[in-house]
Amino acid sequence: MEDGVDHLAFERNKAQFDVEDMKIIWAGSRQDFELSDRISRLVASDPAFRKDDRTTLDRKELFKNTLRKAAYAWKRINELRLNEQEAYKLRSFVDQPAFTDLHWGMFVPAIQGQGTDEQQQKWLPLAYRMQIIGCYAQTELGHGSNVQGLETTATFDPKTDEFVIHSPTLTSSKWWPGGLGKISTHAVAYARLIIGGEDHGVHGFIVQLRSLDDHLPLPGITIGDIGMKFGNAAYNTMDNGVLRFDHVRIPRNQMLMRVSQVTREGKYVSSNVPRQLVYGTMVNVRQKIVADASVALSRAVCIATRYSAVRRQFGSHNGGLETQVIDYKTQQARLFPLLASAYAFRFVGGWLKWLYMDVTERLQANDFSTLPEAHACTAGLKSLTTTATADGIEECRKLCGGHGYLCSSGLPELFAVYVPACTYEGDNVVLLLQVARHLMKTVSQLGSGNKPVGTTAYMARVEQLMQYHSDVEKAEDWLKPNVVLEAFEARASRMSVACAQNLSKFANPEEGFQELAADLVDAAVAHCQLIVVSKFIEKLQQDIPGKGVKKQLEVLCSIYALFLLHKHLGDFLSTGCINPKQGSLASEQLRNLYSQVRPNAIALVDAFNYTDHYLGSILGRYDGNVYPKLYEEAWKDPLNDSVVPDGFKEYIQPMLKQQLRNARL
Ligand SMILES: CCCCCCCC/C=C\CCCCCCCCCCCCCCCC(=O)SCCNC(=O)CCNC(=O)[C@H](O)C(C)(C)COP(=O)(O)OP(=O)(O)OC[C@H]1O[C@@H](n2cnc3c(N)ncnc32)[C@H](O)[C@@H]1OP(=O)(O)O
Ligand SMILES: Cc1cc2nc3c(=O)[nH]c(=O)nc-3n(C[C@H](O)[C@H](O)[C@H](O)COP(=O)(O)OP(=O)(O)OC[C@H]3O[C@@H](n4cnc5c(N)ncnc54)[C@H](O)[C@@H]3O)c2cc1C
Repeated sequence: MEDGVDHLAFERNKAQFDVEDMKIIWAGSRQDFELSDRISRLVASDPAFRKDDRTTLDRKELFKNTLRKAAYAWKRINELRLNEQEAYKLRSFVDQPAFTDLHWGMFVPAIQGQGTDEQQQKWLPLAYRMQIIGCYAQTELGHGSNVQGLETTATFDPKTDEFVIHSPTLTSSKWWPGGLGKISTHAVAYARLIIGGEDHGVHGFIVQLRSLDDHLPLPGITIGDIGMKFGNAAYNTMDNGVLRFDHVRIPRNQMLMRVSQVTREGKYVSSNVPRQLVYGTMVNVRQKIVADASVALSRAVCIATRYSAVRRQFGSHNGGLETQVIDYKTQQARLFPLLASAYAFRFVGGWLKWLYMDVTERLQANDFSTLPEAHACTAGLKSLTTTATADGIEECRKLCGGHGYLCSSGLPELFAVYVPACTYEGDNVVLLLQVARHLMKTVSQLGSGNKPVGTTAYMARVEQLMQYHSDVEKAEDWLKPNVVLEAFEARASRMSVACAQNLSKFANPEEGFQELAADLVDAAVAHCQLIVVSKFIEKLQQDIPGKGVKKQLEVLCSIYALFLLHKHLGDFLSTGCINPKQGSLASEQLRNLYSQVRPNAIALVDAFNYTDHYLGSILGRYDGNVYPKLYEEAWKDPLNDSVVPDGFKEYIQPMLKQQLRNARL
C-alpha cells in the first residue's frame, strides 16, 4: 500500500491559483500573515507547547499542565516583548483554553468598558501585569440568558460606605464563570444593586475572591470547580467555577461606575449613557467569537479535505488505484460548502471587527447611535457562525469515516472544545430572538421616515423587494452577484414583513412575539445569512491581487450563497422570490462550481497556513502520510504499554477459567 505523500504533491500541482497570495488574503494582509506565520512556528517548535498527550491526562494532570503552559506562555511573552496582537496569536496557536482567556478576554474589557477613568487607573495596571487574575462572574445556577433575573445582591451600607455582596438562594450561586473555580483572585461580579430597599437592577462590581498571599478564599466566600465537562481534554483545561457570597463587604468605589454611580450619601445617579453599556463586554466577546469561528471551521475543513484526497475507496479497474473519496460528488457536496463557509466567515469576521472598532470609537465620543446595530450584528453573527461551525466540524468528522472518530484525527476534541460556543456568550436561539426584535423594530419604523441604516438598509427598498421575482433563466445567471444579493434581500425582507404582519394581529405584542418565536428566528437567520453573503460580495469588489486568487474566491462566494439557497429552498419558494425551475438551476450551477473547486481544494486549505502542530491531526498532515503515522500512533496509547492489560488477571482470567471448567464438566 502506497503512502499519501505523492497524492498531496500531485494535488498541489493541480492548483490554478497562487497559494502564497491566497495566504495573504486569508491572513488579512502581508503583515498579518508574517506575524501569524512567525508565531505559529514559534509555538510549534517549542516542546513546552506539546499537546498530543492531552487526551491521555486525567483532569488534575490536565489542569496542572494548563497552568504550566499559561505561566510559560506569559514568561515567553515578556521575554520576547510580544505586543498585544502577537500575544493573542500565541494564545491562539497554543490552542488550550485557560483562565487567561477570561482574564484578558472579559475581566480586562469589563473594566475598560464599564469602569470610570479612576477605576481604570487603579485596576488595569494590576491586571495588565497579571498581579491580579480576574474572571467574569455573571451567570448563576438559576439564570444565564435572563441577565435581569440574576439574584445576587449588592446592598449599599451607608454607615460603612460599602456594598454587601450576598447570595440569598442556592440558585443565586455564580455558576460557570471560567477561571473562577481554582485560579482567579478577583471577579467582575454582576449583582442587583439595592439602596434603601430599592432594587436598581443588575450592575458590575469588582470583588476580591482569594488572598494574594496564600490563594485561600477570603472570608464569606465559598468557591470551587463545577466539575468535568464534555470531551476528554477539550474545555476541561478551564476551571469553570461555582461561587457563593455570604455578606462579603467591598468598598463603594468597587462598583463599576461608568454607566451609573452611587454617591457617598447613597444616591443613585445615571450617567448620560445607555444602560445597555453594562452588556458591552458581551458585544466585544461575541465579535471575537465570530472571528474565531472561521479558524475552527477551517481547521476541520483542512483535515477533512486533505484526508479526502488521501483516502481511496472503491472504483478500482484492472487492479489500478481506487477512487479518491474527494472525487465522489456526495463528498464534494458535503465538504465544499464548508470550505466556502470558512472563507465567508473569515471575511464577515474581518468586517465585524471593523464595525466593533467603529462603535467603540463612537461610544468614547458619547455617540450611541450605532449600538443597536452593533448588538444585533454581533449577536446574530455569533449565533449563525458558531452553529454552522459546530455542525461543520461534526460533518468533517463523518467525512473522514471511521478514522475521524479517533482522537488522533483531531476532530473529536476540536468539536468538544468548540461546541459550547453555541451556548456561552449567549445561547444561539436567545441571540437570534434579539436580532428578531431589532428587525421588527426596523419594520415598524419603515413608514415613519426613519431610514433603516447599516445592515438593515435594504429594508428601505421594501416595496420594491415585495414585488421582486427572480429573472434567472439559466444556471449561469446565478453567478451574477446582484442576482444572488437581490434574492437574499427579497427573502429576508419578506420573512421579516410576514412576521411583523402576523405580530400586528396580537393585542399583546409580547404574547405575539412568544407565539411567533420560531418564525422570528427563521427571519433572523435569513437576515444574518444575507449579511454574510453581502460581505463576501463586497470583499470581491476590493482589489484582490495574485494569480487566479479572485477567481477562486468568486467560486467560493457563489458556492456559499447557492448552498444556502439550496438548503433553505423552502424559504425562497414560499416567499415567491424564486420559482422551482430557478431552484433547480441553482442546484445545477452548484454542481458546476464543485467541479471547479475540486482541482484547487488542497491548495485552498493550504492557504490557511496551519502547522501540523496546530492542526493536531494525523489525517490532516501536510504531507498526507496518514497510514504509517496512524499505525505508529496506535502503539503509543497507554493501553498498549503492557501486552496483558491491568485487570485482566483479576477479572477476566477467572471468568475464562470458569468457562473452561464448565465446558469440561
Ligand atoms: C494555556 C495557554 C495560555 C496562553 C496564555 C497566553 C497569555 C495571555 C495573552 C493573551 C491572551 C489573550 C486571550 C484573549 C482571549 C479572548 C477570547 C475570549 C473567549 C471568551 C470565552 C467566552 C466564555 C464565555 C463567557 C460567557 O458566557 S459570559 C456570560 C454571557 N452571558 C450572556 O451572553 C447572556 C445572554 N443574555 C443577554 O445578553 C441578555 O440578557 C439579553 C438576552 C440580551 C436580554 O436582555 P434584557 O432582559 O435586558 O432584554 P431586552 O429587554 O431584550 O433588551 C433590553 C434592551 O437592551 C438591548 N440590548 C440587549 N443586549 C445588548 C447588548 N449586549 N448591547 C447593546 N444593547 C443590548 C436590547 O436590544 C434592548 O434594546 P431596546 O432598544 O429594544 O430596548
Ligand atoms: C463552557 C462555558 C463557559 C462559560 N463561561 C462563562 C463565564 O465565563 N462567565 C459567565 O458569566 N457565564 C459563563 N457561561 C454561562 C453561559 O453564558 C450561559 O450558559 C449561557 O448564556 C446560556 O444561558 P443558560 O445556561 O441560562 O441557558 P438557558 O437560557 O437556560 O437555556 C436553556 C434552553 O432554553 C432556551 N431558552 C432560554 N430562554 C429562551 C427564550 N427567551 N426564548 C426561547 N428559548 C429560550 C435556550 O434556547 C436553550 O435551549 C459559560 C457557559 C459555558 C457552557
